[in-house]
Amino acid sequence: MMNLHTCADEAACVRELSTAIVATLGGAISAQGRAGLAVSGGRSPIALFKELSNAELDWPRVDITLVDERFVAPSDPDSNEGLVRRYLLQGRAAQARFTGLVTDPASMAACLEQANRPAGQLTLAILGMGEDGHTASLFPHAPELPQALDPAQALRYVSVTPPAAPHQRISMTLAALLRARHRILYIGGATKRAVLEQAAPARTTNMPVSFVLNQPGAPIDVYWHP
Ligand SMILES: O=C1O[C@H](COP(=O)(O)O)[C@@H](O)[C@H](O)[C@H]1O
Repeated sequence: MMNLHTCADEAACVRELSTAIVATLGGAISAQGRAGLAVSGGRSPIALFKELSNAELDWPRVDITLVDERFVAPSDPDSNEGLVRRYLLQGRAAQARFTGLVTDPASMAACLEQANRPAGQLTLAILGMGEDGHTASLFPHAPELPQALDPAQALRYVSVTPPAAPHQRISMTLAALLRARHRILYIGGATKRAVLEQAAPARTTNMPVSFVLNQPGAPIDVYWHP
């Protein structure tokens, strides 16, 4: 179920989110010794990454990975890993341990094998959303969507072919997102708010984000700014 936080503007959302994220990760570090954070790419999280990179946190005890990735080399301008390296893994957060998803740009199979190796429970997944209703790289009408949305899916990551967006993708599966201890969806603008309103009432494969918004046992905090 979703818990909506409406912020006055992007700066207010970034401040509120940064405080909440630091508290969540800090709590996991106190309880378990380490915290696991999976972040999204795209344009939306840049200001948040900048703010977080300077936050006071025991960053050497934080394991950061990606919710999804475009199948391009990390040096490619479209790489989510590149974005995270430029904006999040800076300042204090440069001490975090980062694991990317494109570990072999020549082989999707090798990347998936690496990405699906056993790992501890994720503390927090920070999701974004496209105006087409995708989240992570769970794109509407992608041929792999049934396996990616299968609630019994044991894999954490699968390959996804977006019908109308560039690059083959590697995406966290719905089952893995729901196994994370906490989920946040961070979006901005009137168009995405309208998509959220459409997706919130019921699950539909036309808007895969609806599957993370409608899970009674796995609540999600949605942060939105105009
Ligand atoms: O392709 C992607 O898009 C979504 C949304 O991106 P934005 O630029 O509209 O914020 C993002 O959450 C995802 O990680 C990315 O791969």
